[in-house]
Amino acid sequence: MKINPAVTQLSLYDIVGTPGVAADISHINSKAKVQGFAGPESLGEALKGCHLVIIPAGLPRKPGMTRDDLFKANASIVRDLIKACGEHCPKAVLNIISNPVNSTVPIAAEILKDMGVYDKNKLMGVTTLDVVRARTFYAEKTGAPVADVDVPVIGGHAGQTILPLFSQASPGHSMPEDVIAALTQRTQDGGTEVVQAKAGKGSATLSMAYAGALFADACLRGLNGEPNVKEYAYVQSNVVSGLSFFSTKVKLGPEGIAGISEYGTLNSVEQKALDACVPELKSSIEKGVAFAQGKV
Ligand SMILES: NC(=O)C1=CN([C@@H]2O[C@H](COP(=O)(O)OP(=O)(O)OC[C@H]3O[C@@H](n4cnc5c(N)ncnc54)[C@H](O)[C@@H]3O)[C@@H](O)[C@H]2O)C=CC1
Ligand SMILES: O=C([O-])CC(=O)C(=O)O
Repeated sequence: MKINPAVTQLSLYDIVGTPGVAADISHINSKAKVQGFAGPESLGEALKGCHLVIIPAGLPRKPGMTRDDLFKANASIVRDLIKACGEHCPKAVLNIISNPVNSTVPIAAEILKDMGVYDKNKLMGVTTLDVVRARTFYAEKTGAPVADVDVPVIGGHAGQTILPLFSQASPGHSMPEDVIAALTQRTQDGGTEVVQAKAGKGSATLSMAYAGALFADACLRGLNGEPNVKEYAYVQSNVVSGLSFFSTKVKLGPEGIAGISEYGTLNSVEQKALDACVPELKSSIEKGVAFAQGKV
């Protein structure tokens, strides 16, 4: 299997240049071959025959910016890379990391539809870092070992659209509402916290490398036919009425997404938060679609 992990110099390094991560990937699939590319002229060659392409290309935020502020710069970068994927590896599983994920994934879908090669089961926005953060902060607060912790995170990948469901966390732990609110806020602001700390020198590159590797690893295990591989991802979905893309737990199989889970029972605070983020998600999706259709 040929993997083109991700596709930009720095980020490619961060994701697969990390020795542990590269070793993990080859352990999971002994036939896996890491394939980078040096520049746009070699992109087609690098993509040919790929089963998995991870796209983190694009500008990171600077302090004071929202992820949506990256739309102007990153929408066309993602559009062009997706066109190349549609041309050179139309059957590959595509992992989109570039922000704003809430819009770049719909952009990718429209571009692939226009090329006649869209497969909704092969396109995924990477929200794993939100899950990693929610798990870490919950473990810190409860004292549970982080490896044993599971916290669902649904919605999208920006501010209030990131919805950690601490009511469904395991191991279960009863916490006062203000503590849960603080954990939720910290999860939603995790990216901003790093952007501010890096003070203009980029965003959460290393933790994204970790999260990106976790998600890529899950995709590869699914492609290899391992049963019951499940991760959260922002995908075409009809789990929430009126939203064509949404993140819930998805099952990853030999053909990409093999199933999409519902999000279970929400408590009243979580339901309110979900209702509140629907308009933002809807508008981010529409913005991406309009861009891809050349309307903005
Ligand atoms: N989905 C998520 O959870 C996360 C998403 N991100 C997003 O990932 C993107 C990259 O962030 P970082 O790695 O921190 O930034 P970075 O600046 O470290 O790396 C970006 C890379 O993109 C490359 N690049 C720029 N334009 C390109 C093009 N047209 N074609 C190919 N490569 C191109 C640059 O050369 C650079 O190597 C940003 O949009 C950021 O917001 C970052 C962290 C988490
Ligand atoms: O916050 C950012 O700009 C990068 C990102 O998406 C994250 O770290 O979750």
